[in-house]
Amino acid sequence: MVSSKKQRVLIVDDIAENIRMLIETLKSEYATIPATSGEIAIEKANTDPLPDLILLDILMPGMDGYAVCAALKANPRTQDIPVIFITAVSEAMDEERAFKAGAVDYITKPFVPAVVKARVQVHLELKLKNDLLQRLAHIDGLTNIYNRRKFNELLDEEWKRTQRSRSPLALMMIDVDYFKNYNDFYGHTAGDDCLRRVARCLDQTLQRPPDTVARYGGEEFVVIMPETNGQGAQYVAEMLRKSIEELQIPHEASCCCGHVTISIGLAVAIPEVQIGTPRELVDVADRLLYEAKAQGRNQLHFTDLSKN
Ligand SMILES: Nc1nc2c(ncn2[C@@H]2O[C@H](COP(=O)(O)OP(=O)(O)OP(=O)(O)O)[C@@H](O)[C@H]2O)c(=O)[nH]1
Repeated sequence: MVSSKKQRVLIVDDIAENIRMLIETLKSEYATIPATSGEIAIEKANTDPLPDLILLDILMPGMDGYAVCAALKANPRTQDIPVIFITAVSEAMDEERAFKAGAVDYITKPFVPAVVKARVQVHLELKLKNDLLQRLAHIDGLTNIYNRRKFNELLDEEWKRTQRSRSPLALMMIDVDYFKNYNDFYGHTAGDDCLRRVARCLDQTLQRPPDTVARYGGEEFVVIMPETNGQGAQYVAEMLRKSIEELQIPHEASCCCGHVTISIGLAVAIPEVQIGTPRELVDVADRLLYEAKAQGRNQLHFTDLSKN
């Protein structure tokens, strides 16, 4: 999947002829994106999808290459994009400064196309491998959604962001009802299949890009919804519960329904105002999930601390 798309190379140079030559050299194998100034480069580096590599001229009017590189490295979204500096041999190249700024390599002008291509290829192959490692570290192997490690990272990021903006953060703990009975009745392979369907359904039902579902462990899932008030979060939680019911996955061994259902604990709070740590928010949602289970399952239990 990753390799079927052309990798994207952002080429930054204030001289159009240099950009043209680099595009000519690379366009048969890579998607190229031109930028004629440091300011434009920062903008184009932050698009979706992100570039896989940046060729960055050092000497440019306005923001020079070092300043652009520093800005890219300061932004969590763009900090992992490899940067190769481009410099004329006549300009005294400060190699140490280039690597300290975060570059992975540098190329001197005038270009030798075969060398440019070879260096770009090496760094793009490394990038593919790094992306794959990142993916393996963050994606749950069974369900293909984020795993608990990634969830913890996202929760910490969103916690800080919503704390700064003083906006509510909603967190749901979700658990499949009577799932032990499901495994016992239908077998573990069918159980795995059921978890995959539940995960896909939760993921597809969430509409807003920052809303994220992850597998918390076993048959337990977690959803974070930044900048979402109690009413909105309650609406989404109810939609998730219904969407799982509507899958109508038969569950003859369930003690509450003839099909697979979920219970949800939902907590909404403004970080640091009503709740002191991300862990506490998880604990509140977990207690509510426990209540939902105790009171019959296939239901949502909810608290909006941001209203207090
Ligand atoms: N098939 C499959 N089963 C799993 C996986 N992870 C956890 N389970 C099973 O999920 C079941 C969870 O059971 P319990 O924690 O007792 O909860 P429950 O049966 O869902 O009951 P309630 O949560 O109270 O409704 C256990 O039987 C685990 O073995 C998995 O990856 N695949």
